[in-house]
Amino acid sequence: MLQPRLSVLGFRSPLFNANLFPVARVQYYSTSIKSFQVAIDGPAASGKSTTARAVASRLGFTYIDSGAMYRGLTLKAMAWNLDPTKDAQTITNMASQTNFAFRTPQLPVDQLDNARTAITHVYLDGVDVTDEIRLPMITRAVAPIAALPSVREVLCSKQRAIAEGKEGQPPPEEASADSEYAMFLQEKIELEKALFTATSEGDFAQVQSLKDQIKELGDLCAELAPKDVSPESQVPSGVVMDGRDIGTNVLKQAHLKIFFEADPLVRAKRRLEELQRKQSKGDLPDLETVLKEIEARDLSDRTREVGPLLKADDAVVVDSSNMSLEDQIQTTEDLVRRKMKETGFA
Ligand SMILES: Nc1ncnc2c1ncn2[C@@H]1O[C@H](COP(=O)(O)OP(=O)(O)O)[C@@H](O)[C@H]1O
Ligand SMILES: Nc1ccn([C@H]2C[C@H](O)[C@@H](COP(=O)(O)OP(=O)(O)O)O2)c(=O)n1
Repeated sequence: MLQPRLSVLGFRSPLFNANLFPVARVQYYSTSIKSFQVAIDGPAASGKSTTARAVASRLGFTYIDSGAMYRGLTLKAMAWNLDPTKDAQTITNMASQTNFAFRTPQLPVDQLDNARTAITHVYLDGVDVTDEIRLPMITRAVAPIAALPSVREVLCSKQRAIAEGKEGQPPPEEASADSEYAMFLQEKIELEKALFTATSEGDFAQVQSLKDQIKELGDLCAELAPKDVSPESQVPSGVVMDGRDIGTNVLKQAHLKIFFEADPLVRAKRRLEELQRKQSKGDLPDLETVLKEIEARDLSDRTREVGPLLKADDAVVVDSSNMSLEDQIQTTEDLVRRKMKETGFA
């Protein structure tokens, strides 16, 4: 029996409690595409997520951050002390039973500062894990999990389902949280955050009490969850998904595929500037370290056997080494608008 050494963030949710061990069920979805699909791939810090989010926001499209799903799964696997070299099947089952969802708050995206600082909230089983999945320990641990073929099969299938609006609905926003369901869900999320703290502090009496309360609230939420939402009404008008294998595998039939390139040193400088914006100077790595990390991740992303980082034959290459972020966003938006006209979407 698998005993979680560290239990954090929603592992007692009804979805997660269902069964940890059955063989993963992989669902495939119809290839009739109803919304306009944009696939963006490229190496780390090439500007994928910032550009994809801004363009999606300008066009009223849904933004799907596939890397966040690999990061989220890594968070769960680490919490259960699972080892990708020994526990691939359990991690795969975990992937298939996790509900991944995103919410990108709408901001005036013509303001570049908003494009730079906007965040997409990432939910695992309704729990907001936006900050946790960006922790350095997750960045270091994600590659071996993202390299597991069975995990990729499940997550790629989920990415297609989210693109088609069949999965990935975020929990109700706090502002509109006036239903009983939303109130209980919010309370559960708060308790799960408290569980994360209690677990990391080793307060095991508190951990047990919180787990019991979370289980009760989880059961209540499962009963009260809205069940009559028509999947048809959730099909987005368009989606922008970014990652490493979106054009080559996940959305092979995307209307537009873009591959971002940028010189490794330029990418390292951008990543360092981002870290400077986010954290205090004392904890900052130097440029050489960031560059080495980027090059190591490039190598593992490009050389893994399944779903490697690859340009699709029909992808448009945008090298942003000498482009400002504004130019990169505008170039991408222009490409999307042109392709929408050509394909009769606009
Ligand atoms: N063309 C650009 N010029 C300057 N900064 C950029 C450019 N593209 C991205 N950035 C910045 O570089 C950092 C990494 O970009 P990000 O979108 O997170 O990359 P990725 O999703 O490919 O890892 C972010 O801080 C972003 O604001
Ligand atoms: N479609 C994808 C997306 C990300 N991955 C892997 C590659 C990265 O090591 C991790 C995290 O991806 P993410 O895009 O969040 O990482 P960076 O923003 O580039 O630091 O997941 C993948 O294998 N396939």
